[in-house]
Amino acid sequence: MGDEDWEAEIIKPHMSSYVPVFEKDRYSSGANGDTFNRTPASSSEMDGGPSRRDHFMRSGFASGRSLGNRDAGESNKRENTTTVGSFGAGKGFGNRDFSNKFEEGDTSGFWRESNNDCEDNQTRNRGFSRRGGYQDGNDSEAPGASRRGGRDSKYEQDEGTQRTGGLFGSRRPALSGAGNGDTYQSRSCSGSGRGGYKGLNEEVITDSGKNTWKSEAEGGEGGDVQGPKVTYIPPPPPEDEDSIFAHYQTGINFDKYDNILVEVSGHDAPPAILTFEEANLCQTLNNNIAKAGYTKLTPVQKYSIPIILAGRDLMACAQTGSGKTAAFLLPILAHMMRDGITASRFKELQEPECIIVAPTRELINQIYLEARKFSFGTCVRAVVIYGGTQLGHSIRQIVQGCNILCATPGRLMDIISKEKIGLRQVKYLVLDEADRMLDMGFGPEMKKLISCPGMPSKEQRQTLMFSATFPEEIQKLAGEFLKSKYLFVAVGQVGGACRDVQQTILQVGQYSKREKLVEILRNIGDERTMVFVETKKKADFIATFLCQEKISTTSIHGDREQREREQALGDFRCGKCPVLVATSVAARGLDIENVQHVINFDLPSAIDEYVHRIGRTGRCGNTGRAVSFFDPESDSHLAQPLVKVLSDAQQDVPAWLEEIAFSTYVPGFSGSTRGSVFASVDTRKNYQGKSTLNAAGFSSSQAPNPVDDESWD
Ligand SMILES: Nc1ncnc2c1ncn2[C@@H]1O[C@H](COP(=O)(O)OP(=O)(O)OP(=O)(O)O)[C@@H](O)[C@H]1O
Repeated sequence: MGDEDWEAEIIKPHMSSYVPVFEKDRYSSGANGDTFNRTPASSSEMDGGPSRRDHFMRSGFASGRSLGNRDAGESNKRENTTTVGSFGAGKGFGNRDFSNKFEEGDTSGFWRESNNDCEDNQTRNRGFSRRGGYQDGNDSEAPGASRRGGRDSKYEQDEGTQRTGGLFGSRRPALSGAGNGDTYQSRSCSGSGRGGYKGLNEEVITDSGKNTWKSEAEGGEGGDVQGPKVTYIPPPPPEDEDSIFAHYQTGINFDKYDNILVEVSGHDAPPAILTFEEANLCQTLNNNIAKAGYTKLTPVQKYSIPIILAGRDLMACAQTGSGKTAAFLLPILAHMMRDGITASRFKELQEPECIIVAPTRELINQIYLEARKFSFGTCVRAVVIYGGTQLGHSIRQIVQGCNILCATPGRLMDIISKEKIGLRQVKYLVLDEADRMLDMGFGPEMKKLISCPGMPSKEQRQTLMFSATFPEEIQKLAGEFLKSKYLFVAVGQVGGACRDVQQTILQVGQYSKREKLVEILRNIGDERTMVFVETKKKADFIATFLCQEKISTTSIHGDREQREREQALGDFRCGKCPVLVATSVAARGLDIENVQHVINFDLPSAIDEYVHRIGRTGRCGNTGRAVSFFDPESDSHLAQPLVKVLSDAQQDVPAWLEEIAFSTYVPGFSGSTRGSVFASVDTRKNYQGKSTLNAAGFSSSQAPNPVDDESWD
């Protein structure tokens, strides 16, 4: 596709953005209007037989997977197996012996599944080689998969499990409405809803090959993969002031933020501020802060705002949900206002002053909404662009004017290659979830970004990195992006879990997980719950299973089209679907009101991912609960880091977990499973000027009420 061929995207017909609807009548086998709890009429139906498969194909579940007889493991134990019809043709899970993995019959190998469900480039980079070559029945190509490879293989078997009942106490019974012909439940039941384009390679297929940034992963993939063009145009966010400033309440533990220890390292760090007034922001910004309901700074804001206002580079690590987004947006906006930024106008080539990158589409969209909120009433224009949406739409947004560009890496590089964005004016480069942005998935893309023609050198721009986790080796990589005298702010334990989240680890064997999940969800009632699983397939499977169990569920993962992902998030946010089954694509950054529970149906392979996942609850001083199913067969490598994270957060550590940790003891271990360690501090060896303060700005020795970990919760 030529440079300007994005226009063609606009006029070409939309390929596949159908949101699947499970039609109740087609599945009703009983008279009660129950949508999902079906007993298959025949084995052919169990196999995803013709009628059902046909239906799903017509319904747009077209990329070829069948969940027919997905309950295989249970099926030889229970007569009345619930089934959901096929999710399309091609890949079949149908009627498998449960000793097999999910078996794929996809002869094209085109939509090869990755275990590692990350966003845009991450998936592209890692996943490319997988796409070309299908390995029959083997879903373990993703990094780390070999370790976990056995998990699916016995997916449906049962095994001895320690159970803990009534974990959350008794709440409401299963979802009201479910099973009463609640078509919403039917509609929102996950399914993969593929129907075609994977939504990960859109930049590739719209590119002519001119894009020099895509040589490794994308270029190769682009050469092999031709998919339909992405035509999805996300609906514009609401424009009314109430919606822009809608926010949720801080929680009972918000004030306890003041007690947490903060360590600032690096030369000549400016002092922390204690109030918004001390930041000396302009009136419009102050108004916006007030309208957003912010009255008090969080620790990361107290330290980061003056550092950024002083023009310093920053690496900041603070626990999930503690306000890192405003910590970088507010001082950047303040600078822009102070510098007398002029309204950007329609131009074919826009030159934003600020670029913010984040690893997932939903997260970057959220950051954009925050930028829009805080810049309300100013002439600063924020724009968001991300994969899975029509490229032409992204370009149209940009050419109208762009001061702050919020982007996922793949789409950003694409737009730069199309010369719609020039980098000469960039003064601020922000990497949110910076450890992810610098790891092997996105790191190469980020390096390309900073060496793009026109991008000011690190001496000429201000680079800001934020995350809740910063493994040591990532900190080392970050040096390439930051001025040598960058400051490092650590709020609490670097990489530590938020202490407002009550963590519970249950020993649950692979084949008892679903039963346990249903038990927990029934106790929870309709409180919002995110259920994390390790693979995209399993996300589909578990979401479908929960729908069958009459628990209104939706799902989000990298194989769903962007429209479906946004719909799923919307349904979850507004409470229509109180359960969201997700892969790691939703682990970081998402700030959703009232998520009271996180369930790790599968534990992630790395402990930092665990910290981010459970951080979807217990945000902004609110409390939350996280339950994780620990399968000793596959999760033993996590025992040691889990014990550390639990004890650092002053959570109960089960004796059995300590035993496993002891038996799998790795000398020298201090936190992560990536061969890295959780740095407890700045990993630079020779910095000076380190000071440990509590968040109220007192050094720990002078603090009127010295605090330590104990006082945190
Ligand atoms: N000073 C404040 N007062 C009140 N609410 C705040 C304040 N700062 C941030 N918030 C709110 O707290 C929530 C969490 O903030 P944010 O998403 O920036 O957290 P985060 O630290 O980036 O989390 P994560 O590590 O998960 O990305 C948001 O709803 C945000 O609006």
